[in-house]
Amino acid sequence: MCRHWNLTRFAGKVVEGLTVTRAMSSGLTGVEAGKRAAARAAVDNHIKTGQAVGIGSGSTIVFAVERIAERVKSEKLQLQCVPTSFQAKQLIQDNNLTLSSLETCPKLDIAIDGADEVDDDLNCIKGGGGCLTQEKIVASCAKDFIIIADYRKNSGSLGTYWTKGIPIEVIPMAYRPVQIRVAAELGGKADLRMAIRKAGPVVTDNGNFILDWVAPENTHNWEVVNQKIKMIPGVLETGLFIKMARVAYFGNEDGSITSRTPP
Ligand SMILES: O=C(CO)[C@H](O)[C@H](O)COP(=O)(O)O
Repeated sequence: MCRHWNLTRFAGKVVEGLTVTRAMSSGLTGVEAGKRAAARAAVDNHIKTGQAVGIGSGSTIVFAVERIAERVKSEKLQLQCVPTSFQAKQLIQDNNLTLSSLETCPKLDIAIDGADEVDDDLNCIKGGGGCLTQEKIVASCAKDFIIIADYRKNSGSLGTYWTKGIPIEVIPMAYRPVQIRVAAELGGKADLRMAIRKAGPVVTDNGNFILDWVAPENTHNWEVVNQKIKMIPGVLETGLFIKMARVAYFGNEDGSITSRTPP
């Protein structure tokens, strides 16, 4: 189901109107305005006092955490926040939110996170920022997994706009055999993600490497593909989030929001 809220309709509800007003008065334009609008709408529509909340990683989640912090202050919300990365942990702490963990809160009410691409069924590619494993664990512990993204991520099928490949987190000593097996069993090419401003590969928060697998163009059954990759020894997790998201909010350049639920 697809809903497109234009500014007028969005401003029709008090909370949503606030979101739009602030998005417009933030001075942000284009993609950044879209990220902010999507993040604020998700927080305003889904966060309630008493919840345990999974906090995603990336640039869009920054706007969500800012909005959560505003609401905690103004509405005295009681929340437990569980991070999906080192970045998310810092965001929670920097915004004076209550930092928790899956040890203390193994069952979450909600998890909010960004995505690199989202298809018609709300299957996602995630891991552009290398945090896919903890993101998937946290999302799997949440009753509702909510995606926030700008309009560039709103796609009919995976691999259309996100052409950097499917991130795969691998145990370092296995990276080469996994590269070879992925290419042999599924085609395409899996490149070791290299660091910028550090010699050598990207090292994840879990001390592992990332392969970015560019799939052959005729790849469609992502659920089967995900299962096949996960069966290769040395693979920790993939950035394919299949049938996990309950709703996705996409912020458009004009500050409006398109929300989608699975068909
Ligand atoms: O999966 C992720 C990190 O591993 C991010 O959520 C994803 O890359 C989207 O990031 P952004 O909000 O910066 O577009």
